[in-house]
Amino acid sequence: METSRLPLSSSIRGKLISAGYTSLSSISSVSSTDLARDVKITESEAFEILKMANQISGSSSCNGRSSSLVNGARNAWDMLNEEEALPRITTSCSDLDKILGGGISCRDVTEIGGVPGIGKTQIGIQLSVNVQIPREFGGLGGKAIYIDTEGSFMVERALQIAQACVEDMEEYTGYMHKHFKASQVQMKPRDILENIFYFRVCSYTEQIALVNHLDKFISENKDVKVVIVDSITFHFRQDFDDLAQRTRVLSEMALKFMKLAKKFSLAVVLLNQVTTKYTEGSFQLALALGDSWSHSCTNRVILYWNGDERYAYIDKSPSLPSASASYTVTGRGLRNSSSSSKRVKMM
Ligand SMILES: Nc1ncnc2c1ncn2[C@@H]1O[C@H](COP(=O)(O)OP(=O)(O)OP(=O)(O)O)[C@@H](O)[C@H]1O
Repeated sequence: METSRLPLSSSIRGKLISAGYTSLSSISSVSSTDLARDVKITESEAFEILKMANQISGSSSCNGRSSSLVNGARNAWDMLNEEEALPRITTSCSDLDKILGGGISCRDVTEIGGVPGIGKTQIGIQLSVNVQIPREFGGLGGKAIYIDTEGSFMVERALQIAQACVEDMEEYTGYMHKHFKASQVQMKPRDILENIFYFRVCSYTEQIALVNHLDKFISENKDVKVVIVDSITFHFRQDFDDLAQRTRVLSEMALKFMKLAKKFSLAVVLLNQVTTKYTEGSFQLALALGDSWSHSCTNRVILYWNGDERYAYIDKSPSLPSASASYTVTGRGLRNSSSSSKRVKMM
C-alpha cells in the first residue's frame, strides 16, 4: 500500500516520498529515530506516522493478506513441477540459453551487467523481440515493456532484429513444410515493434513513479511477459548523494519488480553498469550499486570480454550452476560465437 494513502499533511507526505518511503511496508520496517532523521521531522511526528502505518497495514492484512499466508504450505513437488513448466525467453544464442537453463526465466528478476559496449542493450532489444515469438514456434507470444533510462534504445536496431526474427521463423516454416504440415508465419516486423511498450525515463523520480505504475499498466496489458530496464543504475548513480537512502529506494524498487514477476509470471531484466571496486590492494570491476543491491535480484549474469570475444557468466543463481558461454552480436542480433562454452571467470 502506498504512502500517499496515509492521512498526513501534503508536506510531510512529500518529505516521506522524497526520502524513499514510498510504501507502508518501507515505513513499518524502520524505527522512529531513523524515520525522524531520514525525513527531517521530530521523533514524536515519526512515532505518530509509524503508529498510523502499522494500524493501516495491520487492518489490511486482516482483510485478506494474512489469510493467504496462513492457508499456507505448498508442497515442494508441486513447486518443482511449476518451476519446470515455467516458460523461458530465448536469447537467440543457444550457448547462452543453455547456461541459463533454457533462456531468461519468467517469474524471476535477472540482472545483466557489464562494461560499456559489451551488448547489454542488444540483449535487452533481443529479449523484447523474442518474447513475442508465437507459441507454435516455441515462444511465449507475449509483449515487452522497455524502460529506457539512458536513451540507448534504437528503434532502427529493434527493426533489424525483428526482421531477422521473422526471417528465421519463415525459414523454419519452410523446412517444416517439407516434412510436416506447419503453420504460416503471421507476424510482421511492424507487429513486433507495435508490441514493445517503450518508456523513456529522465530522472530517478520518474523511474520510481513509473515502477509504481507498472502493476496497473500490466493489469491492463496482461500479455506483457518481459520488463527490461536499461539501465537500473543510470539516474541513481548520477543524482544521489545519500547512499543509505539510495540503497533503501533501490531495495524497495527491486521488491516491487519481484512482486510483479511473481504476480504476472513475467521476466524482469535489469541491465546494470560496472564500476571499479578496491579490494585486496587492487582495483577490480564490479557491478554498480554495491553489495547490498546484489541481494535484490534472483539471478545475476555478468558480461565480459575475453580477448576479442564476448562472454556471459552466471554469477549468481539459486538453481543454475556457475558457467560461462561466449556470444556474439551480429547484424541480425545475438548469436552463438564460433567458440564453445567454457568454465572461466574473468571478473
Ligand atoms: N547492427 C549491428 N551489427 C553488429 N554489431 C552491432 C550492431 N549494433 C550494435 N552492435 C554491437 O553492439 C555494441 C553495442 O552494444 P550495446 O549498446 O548493447 O552495449 P551496452 O553494453 O549497452 O553499452 P552501454 O553500457 O554503453 O550502454 C557495438 O559496439 C557493436 O559491437
